[in-house]
Amino acid sequence: MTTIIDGNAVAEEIRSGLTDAIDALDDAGVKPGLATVLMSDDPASETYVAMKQRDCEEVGIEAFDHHLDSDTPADELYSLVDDLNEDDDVHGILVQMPVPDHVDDRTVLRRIDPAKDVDGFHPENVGRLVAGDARFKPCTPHGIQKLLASVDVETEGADVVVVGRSDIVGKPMANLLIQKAAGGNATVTVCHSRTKDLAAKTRQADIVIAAVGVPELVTGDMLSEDTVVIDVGVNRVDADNEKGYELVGDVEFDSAKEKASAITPVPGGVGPMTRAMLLWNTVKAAAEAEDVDIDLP
Ligand SMILES: Nc1nc(=O)c2c([nH]1)NC[C@@H]1CN(c3ccc(C(=O)N[C@@H](CCC(=O)O)C(=O)O)cc3)C=[N+]21
Repeated sequence: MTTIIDGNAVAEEIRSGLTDAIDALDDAGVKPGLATVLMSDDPASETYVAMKQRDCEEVGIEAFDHHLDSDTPADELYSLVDDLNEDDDVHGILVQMPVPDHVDDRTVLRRIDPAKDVDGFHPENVGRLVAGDARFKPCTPHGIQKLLASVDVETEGADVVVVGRSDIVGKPMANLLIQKAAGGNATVTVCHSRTKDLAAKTRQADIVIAAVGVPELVTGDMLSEDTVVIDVGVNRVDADNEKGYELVGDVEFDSAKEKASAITPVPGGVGPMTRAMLLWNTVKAAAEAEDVDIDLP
């Protein structure tokens, strides 16, 4: 029997655990605040940001929403970030990626106060994570750690293959997994577009984490029996339905399910966890900024 890992259910548990921490903040007169900045008219980005705002409302985080037209001069984005850095009601800042080509994303990420960098993308926070002293774990890798724990999958001593080397998923995921400090203790192989024989690598894995953004790249024949499969892909592919698209992962679900001992679906797997861990980081940021002791789920 293959376990289908229910990301919506685990995310709901995280959110309900967070409400205790948010109550404790409330007792101290603190309401956590998250500012989202969307500089794009891409419908997928708009959907994600809208979902994040709804999540905030549900748990009692104040959402401050900023939408800039995609032709706004870069300086206006930078000065908005400066203002948010100065705003004491804002504990977390998320600039939705990707930003338009005329904006340098590295400049934006460096501009965010590292103490408010709830994505964990600022170089100071990347450095701390690599050094084994993470302040904010990036939301997707952190969510994947929680998903694995929810089904009692141990990473210690496991052979893990991470497919994808992005700054926001592959690299931080691999880093957390090799670390003793972060509870990983796994043997990690990071694969990417120049990997010679991907299937040979994935076939020797106990856990495969697919985060490349290529629809259904990982298929069942590339997996051994009883592999744990985590699918990070959220690819919109054209479909004959009223939306005009459907969401497809980086894993071919039906064939992979036949081999896997546990697998995350798309949608309803990693995506909801990414959003839940954003709330988690925001609550942590608020507690640290306001010097309140809380327990996090
Ligand atoms: N600064 C920044 N931080 C991010 O964390 C960030 C970003 N930029 N840019 C884009 C990616 C993508 N991302 C997703 C989060 C949740 C879902 C999610 O909740 N997906 C739902 C379905 C969503 C739908 O229905 O379209 C699911 O998988 O069940 C998807 C994708 C965060 N990202």
